[in-house]
Amino acid sequence: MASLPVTTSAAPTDSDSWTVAGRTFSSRLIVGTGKYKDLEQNAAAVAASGAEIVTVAVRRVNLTDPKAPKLTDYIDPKVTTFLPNTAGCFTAEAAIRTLRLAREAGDWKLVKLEVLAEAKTLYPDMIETVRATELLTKEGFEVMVYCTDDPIMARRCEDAGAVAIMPLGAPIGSGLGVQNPVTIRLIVEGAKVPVLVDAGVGTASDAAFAMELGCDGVLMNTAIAEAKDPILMARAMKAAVESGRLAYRAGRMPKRMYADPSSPLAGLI
Ligand SMILES: CC(=O)[C@@H](O)[C@H](O)COP(=O)(O)O
Repeated sequence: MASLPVTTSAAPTDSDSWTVAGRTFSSRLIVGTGKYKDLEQNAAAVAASGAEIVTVAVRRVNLTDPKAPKLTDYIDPKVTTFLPNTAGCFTAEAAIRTLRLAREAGDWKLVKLEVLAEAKTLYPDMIETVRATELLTKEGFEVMVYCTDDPIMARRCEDAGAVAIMPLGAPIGSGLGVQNPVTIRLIVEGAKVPVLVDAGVGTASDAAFAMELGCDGVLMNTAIAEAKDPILMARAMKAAVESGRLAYRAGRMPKRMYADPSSPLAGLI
């Protein structure tokens, strides 16, 4: 009797890490630390997400009251990279002041810059953002930059010294998902530094889609923190980012205008 071909379901193991400013990470998901019920839930969501980097809004950090709970009591900065961000800053000067404070408080050099233009859209003010990127880079910061989904502005940020480009998928906190896949792909194609979709992710398929466009990673906060079950959503996001990345690396099939039989008859015996 002819023996059957041997099949195996064992998944190949491979390392698919990414590097920003000389630091290498395996997880391509970065999560925020706002909007959670409490710090305990926040820490549990971070653990479930597998994230190795968390963003911390410097303006919200408790630096003065030693009795109040601190994020570092729940998430160990020796294990997880803290990425101070300038959430709530509307000018380059305010952002620079905030990050200097972060450097004094925690010796943080790798930072996330966001300079917002207005409260309604929370869109970045790109003129102030590029100016702040240049000044902060000159001061020795390694700046990951929140920016519009505009390939020209993304290039300006990179020219100003950004170590990562982080175009918005949709307005912060909107959960609308990636609105401009064409421009995100153009940013990915043109960038020499990592590109991460930042803001606007609403659910797992949004994160997978961003990764399928070729992004190096995704940064999110609200989609996990405001889910009915944040821990379960954190797990979903981890899986989505990983599978989106695998699909990108695998290379999707071409889209066709017409049907193509899945079981071709030619060559059958
Ligand atoms: C956490 C952080 O850095 C936010 O400023 C970020 O832009 C997240 O946006 P979402 O809450 O829409 O995920």
